[in-house]
This record gives sequence, structure tokens and C-alpha cells, in this order.
Amino acid sequence: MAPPLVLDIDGTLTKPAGGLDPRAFEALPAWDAPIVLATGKAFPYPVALCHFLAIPELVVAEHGGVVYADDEVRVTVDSERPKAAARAFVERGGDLGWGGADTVNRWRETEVAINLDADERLLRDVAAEFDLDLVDTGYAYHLKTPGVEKGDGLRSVASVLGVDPAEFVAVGDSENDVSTFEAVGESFAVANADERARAAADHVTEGAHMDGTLEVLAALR
Ligand SMILES: O=C(O)COP(=O)(O)O
Ligand SMILES: [Mg+2]
Repeated sequence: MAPPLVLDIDGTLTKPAGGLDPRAFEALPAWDAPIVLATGKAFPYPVALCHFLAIPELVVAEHGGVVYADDEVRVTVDSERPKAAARAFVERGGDLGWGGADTVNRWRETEVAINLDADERLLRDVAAEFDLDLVDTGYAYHLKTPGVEKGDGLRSVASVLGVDPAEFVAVGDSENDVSTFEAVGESFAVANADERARAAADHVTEGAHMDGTLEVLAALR
């Protein structure tokens, strides 16, 4: 039987140049076990992805800040400190880098994401001052509350599903997937993964991005 999966989005289900790999639309709905999307993105993005893939909505968003399974949404931490830190960053001349509409943060409930073009030094100073983590996913920086991790979100979803987290297989590409890798029975970093993800994973795939993820699915089936 196919194992339940916990999949990262950016770098794992996407094309090398960005954008969802269209092969996800075949492979994920056909998977014969639960699939949890565990991402740093704001809550509406993975929900929308489940919707358009036509798979059940099982979501760990904002690194575990928002967890959604079985008709229950749990916001696990407030956004006060990350927002105060982001304000301080902007007051000192920093730019979040998403333009006026800022659809990256508009619906974000527990953390703040910043464009990779931002002043990293200033961002690290502000993160330290406000006692926050600064996570670099390879797609954005995130100012987040320490202790909020995708891995804990996965444990919550697994508990709602009545499945042992150790039964899950995880695929991811960056430092924000390390906690997921630690929570599950078997973990794969795709070939494009950063050093921390590669070091934490049980295996590193041959292929990069969605090629690597499809390689895992083929091996598990
Ligand atoms: O939102 C990001 O920066 C990265 O998202 P991911 O966790 O799905 O890779
Ligand atoms: Mg990723």
C-alpha cells in the first residue's frame, strides 16, 4: 500500500524556473493515501493548490503557524512579534519587496515573508533583536516565531487522521523541511535541496525539483 505523503511546495512540486510542475496534476490526485502539503506559504496558497489538484485539504501552512485537517483550522501562534519586527525593518529603510498589494503577506496570519532581494544584514539584526528565526527557504526569507515548525504541524495533522507520523514519507528542498524530515519515517531531499535539507534527509534524489519527487513516488508505489 502507498504510504501517506508530506510534500513541500516550492522547490519540490515546482519547475526549475518556478511555477507548479504540471505533472503534479496527474501524480497527486492518483496517490492512494493522504497527502499533506507542508509549506512556508500563507494558508490560502496550499488550500488553493489542494482545491485545484482536487485532493483533500490537508495543510500545514506558514511553517506550522496554520494547520488544517478534518474541517478544523488551528492557528498555533500569533503574528505580533514578526509584524513588529517587519515594521522595524521597514522603519530602518528595509523593503519587504512585494509591492503595494503584497499578496505574499496579505493573508499571512503568523509570520512575515520578505523578498530574497532584501537587505539580509538588516533583516538578521532585526530578527535577533526581536528574538525571531530568520528562515531562508531559497524562495523567500521568513521572520517567524522560534518553535513553530512544519514537523509539529505534520504531527497534528497525523493525529487528526489517526495515522502515526512515522508512517509518512516526506519530500522537501530546504532548511524549513528539516523538522518534517525528523517527524516522519522516511525522508527525501530533492537534488536541488540546500545543505541543511540534504544533511537531514534519509535520501537525496537523483533528479531535481519535480523530477526528484516523481522519482520518490515511483519508488514507493
Ligand atoms: O514560502 C516559501 O518561502 C517556500 O515555500 P515552501 O515551504 O513550500 O518551499
Ligand atoms: Mg521548499
